[in-house]
Amino acid sequence: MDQQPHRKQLVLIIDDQKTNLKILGDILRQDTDIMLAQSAEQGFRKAEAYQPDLILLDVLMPDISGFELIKKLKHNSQTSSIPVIFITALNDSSHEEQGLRLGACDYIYKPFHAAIVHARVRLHLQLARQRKMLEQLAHIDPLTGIANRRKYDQVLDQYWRSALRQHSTLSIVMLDIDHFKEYNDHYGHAAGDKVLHQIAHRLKDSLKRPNDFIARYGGEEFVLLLPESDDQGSRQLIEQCLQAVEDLQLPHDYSPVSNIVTLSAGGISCQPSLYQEPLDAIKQADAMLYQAKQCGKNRVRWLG
Ligand SMILES: Nc1nc2c(ncn2[C@@H]2O[C@H](COP(=O)(O)OP(=O)(O)OP(=O)(O)O)[C@@H](O)[C@H]2O)c(=O)[nH]1
Repeated sequence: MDQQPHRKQLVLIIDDQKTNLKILGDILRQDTDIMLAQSAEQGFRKAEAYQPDLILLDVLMPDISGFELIKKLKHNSQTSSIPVIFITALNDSSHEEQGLRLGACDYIYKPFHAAIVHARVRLHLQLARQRKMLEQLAHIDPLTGIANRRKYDQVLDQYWRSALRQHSTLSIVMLDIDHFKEYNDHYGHAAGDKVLHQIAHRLKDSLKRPNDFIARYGGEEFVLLLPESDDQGSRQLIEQCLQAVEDLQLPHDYSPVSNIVTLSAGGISCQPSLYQEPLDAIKQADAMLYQAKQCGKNRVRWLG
């Protein structure tokens, strides 16, 4: 979850008139971080790169109009959810209707009235913050605090497409706690929940790169996505993950494979192609996990 709820939010102001940029910047600077763009083109690039919390967008600009730019922003997955307020001198209800239909959340009219600019911007920033918090909550597994299956589906799609574009590898790993039913049966469900939480965090802390991703796949199963990681590197990392969980030394006197809680893992490194679905790769990783379980558990099985 976002651990910095009190950071200043970022507002991108896109207007071809320097004076407007200055006036709006001066009005808002005290409460927010400000980024300026003097053309639609530059504004679009900055929106994509910096993901501001709110965009103030002039309707009339010489290169591309604000109406055209908002269409572009709403069609781009990186920028589609950023709220946009139009800035306009056109005090005409048909324009306002058009802007709102294209996805703007509000209008601010020129000449600027500082108190109104403040109030509208504050309101939409507050809504943006609440929406982000809700989105984050919807993507977190409540028991372990790591990403849930829904988030995993999104990230898999994103990493798969990125690997396709860049012709790079993606490793997919499924991990499952060994004899967890016996654990629950003997130590109780609440103790089982605690183990799930500890393992989730130990695995998360064992990941090395910022884009390495972990989610609770369901029940006592976890999934890892490791972009740009080859067979050898991924497999090594997974061995380290299993070791890190063993190092927790969680007693499991009812496991036939060890006297502490252990994991089995199955994985593959693949280079996504147009002829392969992500689901095929998941099935292969799952088959590897099945093999690891069949071969005695507490081990890694890797395809290839
Ligand atoms: N405490 C707790 N247990 C869960 C949760 N989700 C699933 N489980 C338990 O995980 C256990 C999974 O049992 P099985 O699928 O038989 O797997 P296993 O006993 O680990 O056997 P192997 O995978 O073959 O080693 C069941 O007892 C589930 O109730 C949860 O959120 N909390």
